[in-house]
Amino acid sequence: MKIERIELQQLHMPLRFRFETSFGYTTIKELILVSVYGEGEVGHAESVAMSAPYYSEETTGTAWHMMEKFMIPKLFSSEIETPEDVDRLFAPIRRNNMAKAALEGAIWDLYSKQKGISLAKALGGEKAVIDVGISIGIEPTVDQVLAKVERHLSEGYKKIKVKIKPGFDVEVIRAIRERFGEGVPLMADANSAYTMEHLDVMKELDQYGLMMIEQPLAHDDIIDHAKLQRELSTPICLDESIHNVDDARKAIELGSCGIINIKVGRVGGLTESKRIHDLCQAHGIPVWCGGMIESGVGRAHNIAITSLPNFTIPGDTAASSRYWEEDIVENGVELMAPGQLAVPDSPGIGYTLNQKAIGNYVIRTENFRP
Ligand SMILES: O=C(O)CCC(=O)C1=CC=C[C@@H](O)[C@@H]1C(=O)O
Ligand SMILES: [Mg+2]
Repeated sequence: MKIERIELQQLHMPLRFRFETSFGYTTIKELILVSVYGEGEVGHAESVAMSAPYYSEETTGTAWHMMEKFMIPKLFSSEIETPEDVDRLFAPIRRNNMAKAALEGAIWDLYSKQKGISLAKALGGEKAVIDVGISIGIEPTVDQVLAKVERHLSEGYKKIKVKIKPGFDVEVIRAIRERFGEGVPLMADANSAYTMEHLDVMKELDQYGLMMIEQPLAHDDIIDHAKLQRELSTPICLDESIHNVDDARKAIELGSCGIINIKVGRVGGLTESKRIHDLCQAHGIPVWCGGMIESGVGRAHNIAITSLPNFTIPGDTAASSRYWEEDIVENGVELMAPGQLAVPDSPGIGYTLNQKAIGNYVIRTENFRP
């Protein structure tokens, strides 16, 4: 694969609503749109790093710096035959996974287009349709969470994730169960807001038949999560703690979790996502695709990876129109049926960029050539 040009565009996309988690809130999503040009085709992906280092250590600024100063020069000075070569090329660079994933994902899209196959097929996925869920942030009141749950259940979403934090947890979960019953596929995401001191709260949550409790403890822990998992019947799902397939192997060996949330950006790309998927499949650990409030480009990548067979739990890949007045892909990523998205079978990610929308959001563009 001959790479002729790489374009980085920093976009600021205003959200339709304020999205709050235990570590803060977002009203404007920053992202870096990466476009890799070669042999008449162009591949696209996005860096999901956020504007501040509160989900992980990466930010838009660190991702741009790492791509510009280290990763793009490596790509221009190396032979890339397949996207897996990118994963090997970037291995000596420590962490900075979201920057790696953005370039690697764009090259996966470019590769798929050059081969004339969908990204899903290039990854080995066979699903034509995926079930999806939705992630609801922390709201000022429980009633406001209930109103969002009601709306999104009416849209058919197959999993309802609510954010929790100390002081906003048992009450909101109990209210959802009382209002909507035991049948709602419900989970809670704590984003590392708790410690083992909160064991009583975790045991209370354990009585509500949750599908999982996501990342209750420290963002870089698998030891205490194993101790907590032994105390709960509800599966723990790890998100922030899992940066690569070795973390996943160790967490499975220790019994730290029963489910893993795969985020392509967090683990450094689609190749590593496949490795984690395959490892979890071999150990009977179901996975699902987490979200990072992506534009339609990132959503398209999430749809493609979710087409793999062990993605058996609906992911956080909700429709574009939930987040954006205008997405940066034509027509946005929209439900084809209640709680379901189609897996594109056209070459690559299967979505065309909306250049007018990009022009409205872009605040910085740079092109790099060998
Ligand atoms: O993209 C979506 O709709 C899901 C967003 C979401 O739940 C998250 C995004 C980024 C960090 C966290 O706040 C949270 C998560 O941990 O999954
Ligand atoms: Mg999470």
